Amino acid sequence: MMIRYQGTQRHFVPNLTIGAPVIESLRKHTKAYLDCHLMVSNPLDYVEPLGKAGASGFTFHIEASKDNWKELVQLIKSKGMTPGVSLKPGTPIEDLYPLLEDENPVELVLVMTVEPGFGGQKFMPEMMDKVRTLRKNYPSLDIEVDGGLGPSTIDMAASAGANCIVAGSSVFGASDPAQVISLLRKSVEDSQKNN
Ligand SMILES: O=C(CO)[C@H](O)[C@H](O)COP(=O)(O)O
Repeated sequence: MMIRYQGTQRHFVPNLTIGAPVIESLRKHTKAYLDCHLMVSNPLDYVEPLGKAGASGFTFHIEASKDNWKELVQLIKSKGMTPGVSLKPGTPIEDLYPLLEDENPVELVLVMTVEPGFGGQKFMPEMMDKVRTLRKNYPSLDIEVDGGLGPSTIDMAASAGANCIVAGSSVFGASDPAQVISLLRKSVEDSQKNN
């Protein structure tokens, strides 16, 4: 089980949420993997505070980090977090290859299946080509998908090769959230068994 923080300060996306204090509060009560997706234009500024607060994973956007991803990855690792990179629907996966092929590579790719910023949007099935290509080229990479995931879309993502699923509305809007989580998990596990 993973708990997810989404940071959106500094206008990479239009809405604003909260930061390291939330992670710090959560960390006092759980040993869970705290996965942080930084939808910000200045991710470097958040590495130190999130590391101190107890974050487990730190995923930045390639669109905001074209010039300093090497420095970012190094700093994220030095603070004991797992480095991940995310890409918006319009960004080609080729932009990520240098980060995956580097001697100090990112360890997770987050493929956005909606435009980042808001929950409750419609899943974009055409993003599955990115997931398939990544899975083919990087069999052991953690591939995360975010946006519109739920019982009706999970099989598309799982069979394409996604193994980390971000789900908001489908879980929090369900009468039985635990049942939805089990269903999402089962779909991923079944796909992994078949591949
Ligand atoms: O915030 C988001 C995009 O930035 C996500 O889409 C959100 O966290 C997941 O929500 P939902 O499952 O409702 O699409």
